[in-house]
Amino acid sequence: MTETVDVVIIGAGSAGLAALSEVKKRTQNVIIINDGAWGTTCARVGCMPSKLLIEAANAFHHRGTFEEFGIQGADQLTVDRSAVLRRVRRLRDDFVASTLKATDRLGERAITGRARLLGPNRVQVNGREIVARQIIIATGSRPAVPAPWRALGARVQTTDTLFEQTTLPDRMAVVGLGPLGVELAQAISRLGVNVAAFGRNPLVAGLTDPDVNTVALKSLSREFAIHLGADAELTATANGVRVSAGAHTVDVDQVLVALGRRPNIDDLGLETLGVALNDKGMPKIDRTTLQIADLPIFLAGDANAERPLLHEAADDGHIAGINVTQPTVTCYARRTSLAIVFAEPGMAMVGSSFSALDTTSCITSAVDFSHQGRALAGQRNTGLIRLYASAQSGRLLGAEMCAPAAEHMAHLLALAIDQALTVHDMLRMPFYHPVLEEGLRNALRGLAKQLPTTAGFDLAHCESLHIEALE
Ligand SMILES: Cc1cc2nc3c(=O)[nH]c(=O)nc-3n(C[C@H](O)[C@H](O)[C@H](O)COP(=O)(O)OP(=O)(O)OC[C@H]3O[C@@H](n4cnc5c(N)ncnc54)[C@H](O)[C@@H]3O)c2cc1C
Ligand SMILES: NC(=O)c1ccc[n+]([C@@H]2O[C@H](COP(=O)([O-])OP(=O)(O)OC[C@H]3O[C@@H](n4cnc5c(N)ncnc54)[C@H](O)[C@@H]3O)[C@@H](O)[C@H]2O)c1
Repeated sequence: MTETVDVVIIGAGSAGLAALSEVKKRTQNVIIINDGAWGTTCARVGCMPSKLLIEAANAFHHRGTFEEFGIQGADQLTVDRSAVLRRVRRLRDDFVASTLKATDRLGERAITGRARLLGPNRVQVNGREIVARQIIIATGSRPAVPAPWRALGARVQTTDTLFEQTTLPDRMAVVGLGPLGVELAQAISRLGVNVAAFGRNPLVAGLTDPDVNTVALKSLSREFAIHLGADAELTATANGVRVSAGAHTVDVDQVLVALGRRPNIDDLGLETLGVALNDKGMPKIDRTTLQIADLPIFLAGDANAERPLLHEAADDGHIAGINVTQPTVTCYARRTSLAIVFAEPGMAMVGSSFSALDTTSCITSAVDFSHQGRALAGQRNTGLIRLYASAQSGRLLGAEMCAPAAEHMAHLLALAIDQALTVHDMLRMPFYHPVLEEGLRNALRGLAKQLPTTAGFDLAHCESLHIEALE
């Protein structure tokens, strides 16, 4: 006999768990199905283990600044890569355990198995059929690995396997220099691995502003070799892998493949829904509701490939979770776009990217951190922030950066853009001294100079003193 439930959630990642939290406020008649290990991509193999590795790598790398500060003996320091990975897994396990609490009391309502749709209200799992009034698909994404590369076995790593290794080899290639490739290439290089990185695109880390990209590349290539502009090819050697791209060939022990992630929508039965699918098998969704057409089905998180980031996946889950339990579907405004790459200097994109700007109606300004007072004090004086604003309204539109404290600058700018602040509004705010944000203020002043003076009393038009020690 087939059972009927109010809601089936397919996928127990960040989106699925956020959806579950909303659904449970309104009905307990819910089933959540997860294929493979529970614990979410973020906590198990994504955001959290990668940041644990990066923190260790940065701590070791900073020994290079000690002598300049007057601290001796840094050349005696060594890193134990096995110990680094053991700590990554120990803390990772705690993060995973914290996510399991969300489902551990569900009993039979939490099913381990691969779900497949049989139609708009029908789900099959482990040979059992469930009829659902509403369905949320939150199946996430997986690393893209070209089929022939899989034959290279453990010589080819992805983020699904990297953190499980007992140690890191001495020579690694990183193929793909999006956010993930950049973060991990720098981290493993800082842990003493000889890294060669390969990217197809001349722009790295998801950046679209060529000036910021130039600064990022200059900074990263001081630490490891970067080869851009050609697709990498891999062939097995006696002890490892040969990576060839254009004129460059490198022999390494292992390759970390970071070519992007594919949404887990294949083999899901989306063709049974009777809606058009694009050439990637993806149905059209409304990003403000997450609904597929007018069906009782919602597609949330990385699975919809819209903005594959943790905070967006969680928002998607909340929206879908609320919408499946209400009589009518509600549209939700989405947040200002924000993406951060945890390299040093940090890289970030906020609001409109450079590539999406209408250059005929916007003004731009930049600040270089080479001589910024506080950055110099901390030996962090590398970086560039580029700001974009509307020439007509003076509203801040977006920013891209490769700069010290980028993760914090980016949040500040995201708050400003979200609140529709103008450049003058921002320059009315206090800036303490000496802080890195004084650099940001100089970029805002550069925009203010290009805008008409505002009426009334304010300090928005005060200019830089051009004295390093004072700003
Ligand atoms: C190395 C790395 C670092 C990252 N760093 C950051 C970061 O710093 N900041 C940030 O914002 N984002 C980061 N991300 C992205 C972020 O982790 C993802 O956007 C987020 O985890 C997606 O959550 P989700 O719920 O959509 O998918 P997931 O957490 O992947 O959950 C999907 C679940 O569905 C299951 N599933 C799949 N198919 C089926 C099926 N047919 N039936 C049942 N279950 C199924 C999967 O097994 C999985 O458990 C990173 C990602 C990676 C890989
Ligand atoms: N800090 C963060 O917020 C963070 C960190 C990591 C990942 N993520 C998320 O995870 C997702 C996946 O990240 P990603 O960096 O793996 O994917 P991505 O799609 O952003 O980047 C993949 C890169 O690989 C390159 N590439 C593709 N095929 C290639 C080939 N054959 N040879 C050389 N280069 C090739 C592409 O040009 C691209 O630059 C991103 O969409 C991002 O949102 C976020």
